[in-house]
Amino acid sequence: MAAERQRSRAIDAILQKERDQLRKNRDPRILILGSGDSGKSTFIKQLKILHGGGYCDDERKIFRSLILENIRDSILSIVATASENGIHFTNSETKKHIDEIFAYYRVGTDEIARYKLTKQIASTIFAVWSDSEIQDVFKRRAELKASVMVPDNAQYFLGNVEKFGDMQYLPSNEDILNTRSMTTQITETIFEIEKVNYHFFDVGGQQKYRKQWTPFFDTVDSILFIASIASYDQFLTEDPSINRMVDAIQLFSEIARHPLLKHIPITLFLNKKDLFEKKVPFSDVVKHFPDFKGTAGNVKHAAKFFQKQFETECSDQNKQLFIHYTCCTDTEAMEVIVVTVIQAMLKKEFQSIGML
Ligand SMILES: Nc1nc2c(ncn2[C@@H]2O[C@H](COP(=O)(O)OP(=O)(O)OP(=O)(O)O)[C@@H](O)[C@H]2O)c(=O)[nH]1
Ligand SMILES: [Mg+2]
Repeated sequence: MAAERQRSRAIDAILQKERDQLRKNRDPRILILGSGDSGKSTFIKQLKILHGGGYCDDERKIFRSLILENIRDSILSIVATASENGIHFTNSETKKHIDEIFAYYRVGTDEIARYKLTKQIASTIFAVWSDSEIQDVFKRRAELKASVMVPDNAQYFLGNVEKFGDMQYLPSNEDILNTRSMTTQITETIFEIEKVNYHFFDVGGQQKYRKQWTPFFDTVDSILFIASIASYDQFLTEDPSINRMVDAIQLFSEIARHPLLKHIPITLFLNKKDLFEKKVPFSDVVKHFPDFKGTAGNVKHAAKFFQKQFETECSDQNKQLFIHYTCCTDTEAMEVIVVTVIQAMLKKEFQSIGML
């Protein structure tokens, strides 16, 4: 019996040595996981800006059409939310402008919205966005019923809409970071950071794309899990009956406990902290999380509460968990975080096998 145990331990040791050897001979691999719309692809864009040579003019031009789509989706979703909730606008100019916007997006529909935004329609959209009743709809969007959710980048693009009316305008880094386009396929991007080539895998976070993730678990060195902390009052695009934060915590739990990821460290970004700080004062946490005992409107209490929820799901003492509050659209803040994260999440792992 003892001999058998000894043999089994010896085999384990050989296998571990082989795995370590394999790691030693290849670049580190980081899998970026999390629910849809949490900021995974935005983090990759940020890495491209910080460590991948940035965006050339041709690439910037390509983002223009996506921005125009995001503008259209933003304004139409807010107007639709108002209409679904029986909210009528008192300002007759606003009513006229909304009719103009509908007419604009109706003619030739997508073609126009995708490739053109006239100066005139841009200022009409801006006028509607500036209306105090529209602003009120936007602020109360979480409590109003809506068949189409107002996107998180609505404030950014509608507040800046007039500059996109100029066809010559080339999108800035900030514009690019604020665009939204759902990921459907896993993509691998390599960035050289402090002389090491890191392979980042960006996945689609919506439910139907999650089955693509598992084949990558075998060979990954570290997990970066991104959750939107601002999502506590939102529902999944793919299933409006599920609260986004509940989904993120459950998903995190599955990842933290997954047998194939047993010794894999996790870095957790509690992302969109800028939106979180703005919404907590008027979107009550307790309405969506009845267990919340903190003071209503207190950002720190709310942040602590959500952080605890994630920590509880990763209670294994042998598992490393690093948590950061982030704003993935903020290049300056992310520059510091990227280096900290890279060093912390891979140092221990690779130190033990003599790679760093
Ligand atoms: N204000 C703000 N917006 C953010 C932040 N991080 C991401 N966003 C925006 O949130 C939206 C969704 O981000 P993505 O990076 O596309 O989300 P994703 O996790 O890749 O989503 P899927 O591809 O569907 O899994 C985009 O419009 C981003 O600009 C943040 O920290 N603050
Ligand atoms: Mg994505």
